[in-house]
Amino acid sequence: MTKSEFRYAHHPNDVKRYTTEELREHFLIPELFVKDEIRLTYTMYDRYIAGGAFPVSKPLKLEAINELKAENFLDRRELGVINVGGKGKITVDGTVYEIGHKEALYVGKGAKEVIFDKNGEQPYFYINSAPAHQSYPTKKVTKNEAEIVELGDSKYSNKRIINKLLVNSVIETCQLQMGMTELQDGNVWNTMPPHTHERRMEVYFYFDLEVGQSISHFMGQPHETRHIFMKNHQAVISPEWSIHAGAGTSNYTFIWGMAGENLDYSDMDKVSPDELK
Ligand SMILES: O=C(O)C(=O)C[C@H](O)C(=O)CO
Ligand SMILES: [Zn+2]
Repeated sequence: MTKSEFRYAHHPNDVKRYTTEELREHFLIPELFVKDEIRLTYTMYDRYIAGGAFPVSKPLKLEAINELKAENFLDRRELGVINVGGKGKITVDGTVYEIGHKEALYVGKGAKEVIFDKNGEQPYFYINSAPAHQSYPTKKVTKNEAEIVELGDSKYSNKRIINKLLVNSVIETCQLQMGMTELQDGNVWNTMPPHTHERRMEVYFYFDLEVGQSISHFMGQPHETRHIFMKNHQAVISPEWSIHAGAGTSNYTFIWGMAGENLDYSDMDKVSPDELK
């Protein structure tokens, strides 16, 4: 079963007045993995979709949700999937792709049938999707094929490895970009110094966080920030005007996904930490 929830876009001046509860209601995606369901959130930020597929007792077919008014989910969209669990498989129009832990699959516009299933282990498929104008080949991408960037320094508690998986230096996409950032032991800050990119929105999904620990995710315009405390397997929507950074009470990994005006990962408006308010 494919279920969806809808989220509007926001003006930053309105968000200034949001309570903790309202911030969470509008930006946090609290539950992505529900037994034998595909759970999606459709946002008005670049019509981006984020969610999870969690096949436990049966395979799950990706259905066209109401918001799309389409026969098939991918009639006018592209899809990116990263498995954050055990071995799984994704069947696209009859072709089976075995997708292991931290492996990704890009599915191009026009695919008619996408089915998520287990492969001897319990996968957790994290899903992102954006509107697409052209059909590019469906392709599996492993960490070995990713573009790797080492960033940060233990001195600033932000040493991390960026695995660019579904980006234009690795595969062809219309507007979707996805990757995974792994914090190194003892390092807690992601995306610090932070940035905005008015050309693109972004969604962060946190995982590999120990039970009982938490991540404070920072959002908002650089001079007007707010935080949202997040648990393992939760996602957060970052508007194009917002920074997106986080500090964990322990180690974690996260997946970033974005869409919008260009495919230039490095197109960021950086902010110095001492400029934040
Ligand atoms: O740790 C980081 O820095 C990131 O992972 C940054 C994201 O990739 C991002 O925000 C890309 O725009
Ligand atoms: Zn970003």
